[in-house]
Amino acid sequence: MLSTQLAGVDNSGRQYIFNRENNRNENAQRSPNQELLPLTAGINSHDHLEIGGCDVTELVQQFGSPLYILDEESLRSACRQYREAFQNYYPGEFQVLYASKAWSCLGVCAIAHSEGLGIDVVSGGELYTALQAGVKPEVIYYHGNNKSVEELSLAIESGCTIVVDNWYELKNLAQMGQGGQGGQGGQGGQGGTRGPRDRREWGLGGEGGQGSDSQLPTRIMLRLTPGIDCHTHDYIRTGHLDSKFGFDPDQIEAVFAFIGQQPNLTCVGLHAHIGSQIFERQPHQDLAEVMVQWMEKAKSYGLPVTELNLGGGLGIRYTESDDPPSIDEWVQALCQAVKAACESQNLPLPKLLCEPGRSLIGTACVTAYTIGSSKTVPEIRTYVAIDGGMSDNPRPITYQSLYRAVVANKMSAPVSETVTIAGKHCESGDILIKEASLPQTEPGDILVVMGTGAYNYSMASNYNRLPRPAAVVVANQEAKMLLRRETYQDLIRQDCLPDSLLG
Ligand SMILES: Cc1ncc(COP(=O)(O)O)c(C=O)c1O
Ligand SMILES: N[C@@H](CCCC[NH3+])C(=O)O
Repeated sequence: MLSTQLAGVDNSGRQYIFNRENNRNENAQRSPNQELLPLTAGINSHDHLEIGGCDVTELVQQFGSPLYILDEESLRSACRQYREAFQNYYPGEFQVLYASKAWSCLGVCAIAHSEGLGIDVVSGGELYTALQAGVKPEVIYYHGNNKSVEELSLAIESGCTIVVDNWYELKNLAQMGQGGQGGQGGQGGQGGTRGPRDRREWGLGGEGGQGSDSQLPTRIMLRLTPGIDCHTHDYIRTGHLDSKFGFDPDQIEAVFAFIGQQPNLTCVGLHAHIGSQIFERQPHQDLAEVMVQWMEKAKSYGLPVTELNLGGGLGIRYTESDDPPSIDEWVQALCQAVKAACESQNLPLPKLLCEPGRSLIGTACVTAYTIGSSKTVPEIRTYVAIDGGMSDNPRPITYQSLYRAVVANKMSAPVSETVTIAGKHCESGDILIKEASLPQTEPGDILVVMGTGAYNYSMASNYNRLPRPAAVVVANQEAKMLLRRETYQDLIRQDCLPDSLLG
């Protein structure tokens, strides 16, 4: 098994990849978000990378390439660490949600739910996935800045909590009443639902919802834009004032007053999310203080607010220089800030929620690719091409994100070159890693890119008509299919070819 080392090259020039220097205490709990590789990563007697006891090169032989490999233990451990930290630091009720936008599929939702997590969804599709995975609607929270009437209607019927983002949505919900009727801007501008056939498809039955009691008002929370800044990429900051999400501070009191008049809505709490891949703790501590003040104000309008959701955002280690706090440290900071703010306002502790995505699943997964062609531009660089790219990992081209990689079939080979890992798309910017330090590579080698669990599969596309790769979940030397590889038939499944187009 691997010891705890940093990424890079060791004294003997070998690939030298693993994990956090200050985790040298064998008994210390390793926080998955601080590791480069999944917790169960190791090197086996063939000098191959193994994860969950499975040889990565054998997984590629069996399931094909590229392949997402999810380590069940890392995901479960991250879920448990969140819950244990709340148990240790928060004397009130709490609920951890998995932000399924990071990777929404049946298997991942089912694992998170089985560890006691609820699910944050942001579209009808994510809601459908969570429900189909068996997640109880009581622990599903539905976000989004432009939910359609059709989506709202299905959400009401499912019985989940709706996190209301803006006036348009609030007024639609107020009009919709029970059973999802009414509202502006539904299909064809008519409003209303998609009809009973679709409700049955959702497992909601013909009448009423699986989780909703038609006599009860719809449970909502309000998303506020707290005006708190944090240091992360501009595209993934959401809590600053110039954000498309949430009610601005100057609207909030009018919103509270409006909700107080709506018999079919009950506002159970407030929500804010300030951004993603954050390494500082202070912004969330400031957020806690601001939000507790808004809780007090909501109560003064007679709203029965008892829940406070402070979003997600804890960062992960993509490269050796990333240094995020552990899950335990982050939760502790959050809980202490909420407790202190409540004490100073003389408020009872709210039910505290958070909704991490990346820090639960990001480092639990790697992507294995097969190396193919290469090209050396003298005195400039060597491109080494793999059989995937921006379609299975759009983060480098979208956010200039950095990744690290190893060659899974040559784990102890000396690092001898710095190359540029290129994808196979018809796009010059399709570069996964600009400078990768690797041993000598050759066609057929298996390149493993680390930290691909979050916002990879969920943001994957079929650009250039590449089928999406398969994903497996590994544990105890066994690999199980999580997502089947798309086929060429899948690629044309939605295509229509009207007769008139045929010559
Ligand atoms: C509303 C909301 N909640 C939760 C998350 C999850 O964030 P992260 O994956 O950084 O934990 C996001 C993404 O930024 C989000 O927009
Ligand atoms: N997709 C972003 C994170 C956005 C989170 C959702 N608000 C990323 O890959 O880093």
